[in-house]
Amino acid sequence: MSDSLAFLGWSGGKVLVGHGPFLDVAEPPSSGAAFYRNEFGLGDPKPWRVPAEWQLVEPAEAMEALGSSDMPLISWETLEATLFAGVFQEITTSIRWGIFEKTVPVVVERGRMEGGGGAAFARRALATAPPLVPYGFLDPSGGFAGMSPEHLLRLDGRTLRTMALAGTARAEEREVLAVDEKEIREHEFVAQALVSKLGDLGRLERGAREVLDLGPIVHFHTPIEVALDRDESIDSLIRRLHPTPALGPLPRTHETMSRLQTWRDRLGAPPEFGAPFGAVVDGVARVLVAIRGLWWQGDELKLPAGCGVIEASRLVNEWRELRLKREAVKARFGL
Ligand SMILES: C=C(O[C@@H]1C=C(C(=O)O)C=C[C@H]1O)C(=O)O
Repeated sequence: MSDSLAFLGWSGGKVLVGHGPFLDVAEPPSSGAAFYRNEFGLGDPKPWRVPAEWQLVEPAEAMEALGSSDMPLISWETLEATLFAGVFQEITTSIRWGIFEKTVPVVVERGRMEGGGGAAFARRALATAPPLVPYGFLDPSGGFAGMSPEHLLRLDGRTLRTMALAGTARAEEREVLAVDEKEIREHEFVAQALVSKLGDLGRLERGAREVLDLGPIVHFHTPIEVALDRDESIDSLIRRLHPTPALGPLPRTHETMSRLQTWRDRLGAPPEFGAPFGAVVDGVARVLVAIRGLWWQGDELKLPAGCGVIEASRLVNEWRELRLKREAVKARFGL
């Protein structure tokens, strides 16, 4: 056994826990369990990680197995708006030139930890309740852990489920979100992109747009389900869907992806932030979008957050939305 560990909230209130060492492979196994971990650009040729041991357990049991280390003390650095303002300006220019309709820059708040955090963060993540789903990957040098509200996909046989999750407000602004044209437009970019990416795979049903409550923060949510005409591989579905315009550019081309990657790198986004993170158990797959989490390496901590930018977006509002998302993550981790 090694000290590496992965976990993912599963169906029936269980959590899938995998213990390393992990064997990295290109294809998911047809039986048993494997985790899917990749970077935002999906550049890893072997994204499936087969654990030496795995269990589907109650979250409390998984938390207990992580021990009882204290939460670390964190000194956060002040986040400067200058770098983001520069990127925002470049994005609005690109939108005006017609290169993008929408893209999603990522801002990173940094901190320094006193007293290692990995296991304590993972325990916190596991304490979450639906619709948030706990996820994480830890080894002795670093890792990430979070509670994501967003599924990239769930695949069981020929039933594919996904969602558009975009458009954000504070809980107190729930009523005004429901009629906010800019937020509706931002959401519809995502929902319609999903419908057009999946429409040729089978019979697609788009549910109604509704407001999803996540405590201090609310989002527009549209469920989408496809009865697939034929068996589809999980990897090809991930590639078809990721990144949706909730995290990626619209239109999604080699050029728009590489521009987004440059902005993400400049602002210091961790490679797996916003990437698919998931698992397969006996052929059933659940893949999240890795957001609302903490990333650490040694004593360095990162808290990334992204925001959808469209023509109608304004810098101050986006900056406020990024703070809202980070504060929600801090609150969930008790930081
Ligand atoms: C990028 C994030 O969230 C995504 C972006 C959203 C938006 O722009 O409204 C909403 C939910 C997520 O799809 C994040 O939490 O960092």
